Amino acid sequence: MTEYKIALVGFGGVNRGLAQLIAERNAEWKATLGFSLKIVGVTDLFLGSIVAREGLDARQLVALPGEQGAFAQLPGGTAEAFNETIIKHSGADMISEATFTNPVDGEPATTFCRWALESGIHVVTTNKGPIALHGAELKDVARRNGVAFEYEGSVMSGTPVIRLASQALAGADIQGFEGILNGTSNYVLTRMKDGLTFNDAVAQAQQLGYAEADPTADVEGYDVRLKVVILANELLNARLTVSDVACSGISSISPKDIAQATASGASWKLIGSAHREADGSVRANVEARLLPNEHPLASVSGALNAVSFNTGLLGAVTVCGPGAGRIETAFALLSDIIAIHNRYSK
Ligand SMILES: NC(=O)C1=CN([C@@H]2O[C@H](COP(=O)(O)OP(=O)(O)OC[C@H]3O[C@@H](n4cnc5c(N)ncnc54)[C@H](O)[C@@H]3O)[C@@H](O)[C@H]2O)C=CC1
Ligand SMILES: N[C@@H](CC=O)C(=O)O
Repeated sequence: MTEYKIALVGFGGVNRGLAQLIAERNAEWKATLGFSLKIVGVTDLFLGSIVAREGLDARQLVALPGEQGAFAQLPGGTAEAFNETIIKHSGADMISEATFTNPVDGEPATTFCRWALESGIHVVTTNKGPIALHGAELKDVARRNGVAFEYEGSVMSGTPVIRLASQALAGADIQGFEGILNGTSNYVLTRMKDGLTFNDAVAQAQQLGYAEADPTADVEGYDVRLKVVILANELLNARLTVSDVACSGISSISPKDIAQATASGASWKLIGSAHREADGSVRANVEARLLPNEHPLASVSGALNAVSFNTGLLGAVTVCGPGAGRIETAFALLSDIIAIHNRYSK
């Protein structure tokens, strides 16, 4: 039976969710998945850091108050975030990187991933910045160092779209996709339909753990733009950068627009899409669209997401599931760890 030593980088909603899954399910995983996880270090800019090669109590970590420097309250903990030490020297086999997504340059998360990969440590991450902005480089670093760089949760959180499309649909000739790829904006549009104001709906999405540290990224489409770049580069072999993707969001949609849409049997949705042109190039964009209620994406509501892959062999293949949420996204990290286990333990 394998025991993986894992270090958690960033200890907000998602990595706390992973710690909770470990606290509740590690024993079961031994029997069902053939491995267990031992948390050997945690580091967070706000909370500080802690390292214990013999393993930390996941339940105690989950119960840690969200106060500045809180790790100093635990034996061996400190109020300072010793990111580099935890990543390189905690004895971890893998890191779970879940710091904030920086849509401009992907830092400092990209550096965290590079430190780990160059040290021969696997990386699982839900952070969209490093993949959308530096994915090719990081994959190359991983390959050269014989370790994995996995990021299933970067698109549609726990709903397995990247692996499904790149593995199960390999050979189906994916020509493009369109989807609702942001939980927060979809939640906001849904709640506005129920009569909530835009600001109140955003505040609720923050409380529920769906929103980015700066929710502007959710409502202005920047988060979807990163996801479109990730999917297009992964599945359409494109080499898109964020500047190739025209992008607008939902912040200009008023309660009146929502009411008019409802009255006319339609719904506003923030759609990210990409398709291959006849000349082989890939075009992508992000925009709010008014979908008639008969459209397959129109009924996808709340923090649910859905993406429709347009394939040459099967026609449209649509996947729907959670697009955000702490435990939902922590599950994606688990699925990455399972993929690593299946690849490296044989
Ligand atoms: N919450 C969700 O539903 C989903 C989140 N994601 C992505 O997962 C990542 C984590 O998300 P959440 O846990 O919800 O965010 P969060 O905002 O709750 O937690 C992020 C944590 O990272 C820490 N942090 C920020 N900069 C740091 C640094 N330089 N060094 C160490 N720690 C640092 C913060 O103090 C915070 O505790 C983000 O990149 C997000 O975009 C992806 C899919 C879904
Ligand atoms: N803020 C994002 C989280 C997942 O990527 C969203 O709401 O979809």
